[in-house]
Amino acid sequence: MNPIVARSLSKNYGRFPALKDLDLDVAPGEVFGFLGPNGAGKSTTIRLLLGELNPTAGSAAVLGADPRRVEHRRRLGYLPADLALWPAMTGAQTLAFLANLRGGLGRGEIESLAERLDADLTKRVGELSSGNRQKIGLISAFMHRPDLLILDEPSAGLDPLVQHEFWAMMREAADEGRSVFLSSHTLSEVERVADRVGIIRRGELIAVEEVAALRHKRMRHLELEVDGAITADALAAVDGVRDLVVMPGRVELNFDGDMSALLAAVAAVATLRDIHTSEAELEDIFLTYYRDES
Ligand SMILES: Nc1ncnc2c1ncn2[C@@H]1O[C@H](COP(=O)(O)OP(=O)(O)OP(=O)(O)O)[C@@H](O)[C@H]1O
Repeated sequence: MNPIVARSLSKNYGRFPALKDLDLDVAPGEVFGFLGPNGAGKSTTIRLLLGELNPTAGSAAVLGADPRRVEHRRRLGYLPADLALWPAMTGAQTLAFLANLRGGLGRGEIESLAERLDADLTKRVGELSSGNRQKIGLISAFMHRPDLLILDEPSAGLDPLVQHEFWAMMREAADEGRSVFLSSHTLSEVERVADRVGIIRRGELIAVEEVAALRHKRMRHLELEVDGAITADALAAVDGVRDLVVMPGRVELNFDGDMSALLAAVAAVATLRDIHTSEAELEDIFLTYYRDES
């Protein structure tokens, strides 16, 4: 049974369609990255999956049940984007309280997570920096070893070391057959931890890709130094040329076509002095998706 199943899931706020006809399956043992720019509909989707919002149309099943059913909450770990905790309670008190609500859990679990994330559980939550508060939220999402983790922009404010530990925690959960649904607007994070990535834009899921396949498709970024009158037209006609910038003596572009065709097009109009290639940022690939769809 897939822990997340959505069919034509849709949500309008008044007449504004924030989510349109979402079809989605997240498999057991999978980390699914849900990627999109601000306002794309990520939080709306997550709140539908949690039963906090009712769909305008369509349906979702989370851990095999209607998201509005409370019983399966114990098997779910959730980190909201706007985490609200009780400012006067310490981290330890907060987590003990939340653990009790879920019927209790081994104390060792909280302590080992706190150690991994370098979280201070002795301070009042209201006195913590936002990144340190986020750690408390992450511990509360992971501490009962849920079958499904739903995390809304979880890395906000975490420093790089902690971020790595958190990525490892997600990977371990998945390796144990549990699932993670991770929303993010940074591709580099999703690329590191996710098995598949779904891209959402203006309420529509516009692509779902295996991360490995995305890497395979990855574009090169090229910088060419040339002598001669090179024009954008001469290169734009070559298949696979994107983001072309032509300057006097220099051309920059992203490219996923046949390199010899490109070099022939350059050689036809100019002399190539030097060439520098690097991997295009995955961000660029996604921006390309966004552009192509708009
Ligand atoms: N309660 C609401 N009433 C009206 N419009 C809303 C409401 N909540 C969200 N929206 C709108 O729905 C769209 C999707 O919002 P959502 O919060 O789901 O996006 P998001 O992808 O999570 O964005 P971000 O990355 O900025 O958190 C936005 O245009 C937002 O303005």
